[in-house]
Amino acid sequence: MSTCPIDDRVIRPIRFIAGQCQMIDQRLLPVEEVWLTYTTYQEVAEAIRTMVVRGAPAIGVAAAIGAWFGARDIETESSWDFFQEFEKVCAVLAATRPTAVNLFWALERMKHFAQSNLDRSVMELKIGLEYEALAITQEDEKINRQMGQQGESLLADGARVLTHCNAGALATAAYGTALGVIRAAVEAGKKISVIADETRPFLQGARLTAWELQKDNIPVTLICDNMAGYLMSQGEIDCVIVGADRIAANGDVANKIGTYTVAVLAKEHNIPFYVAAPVSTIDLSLNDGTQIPIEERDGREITHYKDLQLAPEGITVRNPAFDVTPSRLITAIITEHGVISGNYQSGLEKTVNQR
Ligand SMILES: CSC[C@@H](O)[C@@H](O)C(=O)COP(=O)(O)O
Repeated sequence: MSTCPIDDRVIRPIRFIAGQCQMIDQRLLPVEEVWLTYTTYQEVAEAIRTMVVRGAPAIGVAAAIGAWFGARDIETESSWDFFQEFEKVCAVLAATRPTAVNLFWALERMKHFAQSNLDRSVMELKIGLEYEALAITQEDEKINRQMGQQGESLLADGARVLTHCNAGALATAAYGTALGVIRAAVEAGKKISVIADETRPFLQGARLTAWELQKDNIPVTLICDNMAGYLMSQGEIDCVIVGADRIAANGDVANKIGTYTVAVLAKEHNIPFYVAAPVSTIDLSLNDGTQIPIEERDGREITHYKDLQLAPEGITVRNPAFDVTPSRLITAIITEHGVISGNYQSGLEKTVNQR
């Protein structure tokens, strides 16, 4: 791993060029903008696990690139042996984070390509996998722009929009999901202002959403997570829009911890609650949100901020990184293929099968 100079004109957190992958270290934003260079699948797995790269679509993109690094380094002449080794590479990448289904979706797509082309030479498989990883990266930006077009009409001119965590360019290849819808509304000429929850404990709202919206000159006001209810009660929030890490077949949505609280508050105040996510986030194999695996992270994220101790030594801590918002609290789910509301089960099935 090494560092390289930054390009701060367009927010694309992952660059896949010349057989290398460069990722902006999201743990250091907004204070430092440091790019790290990766060339092996083990390094990419570590970057996903330690949240150098985070956000559901972005970790799918990173995993696909990591899988290609692994493929590139497999030394065998036999396509079958190659595939056996490639499955082991994908298993290492899959073991990094459990909740965002985009990670598994991207790895399945890479494995599917290899498995359905076992009649080709190992060299051809390696070239094909590089193209597949590149396609996953490029398609993500296109999908987010389509999602923005599908969802922007839900945001009225002058809307004050609350968002939680970071579902922006940094969480994707570019443009973002929830923030992509906001960007599309701004590009359509609307005056939109954003209220960003800071999103304890990893502070994706304070560090990342605030950083990227400020960079794009979209008005943003930062609040602590526990202020959302007060602002809603004062009529200062017109709608909520968030991203998703996994959507079950019945429309239940796993997203960053605290999303469920915001959805309950929005219901109480009759404020529309929207979810923006690509089709790759929909997991029809799970009937409902109770089946979504929820990542528990190190308690140190709560007891400390970097090296600063915030809580008593030895305190018992829970740190679930995601929660599940039941579909009954969701006004609509925005995908690249359209906006779903009402009967999520049939709407999601139709949307997935439209691919
Ligand atoms: C477009 S990203 C949607 C979600 O992935 C995002 O809201 C989120 O929960 C990210 O969690 P993180 O733990 O930062 O990977």
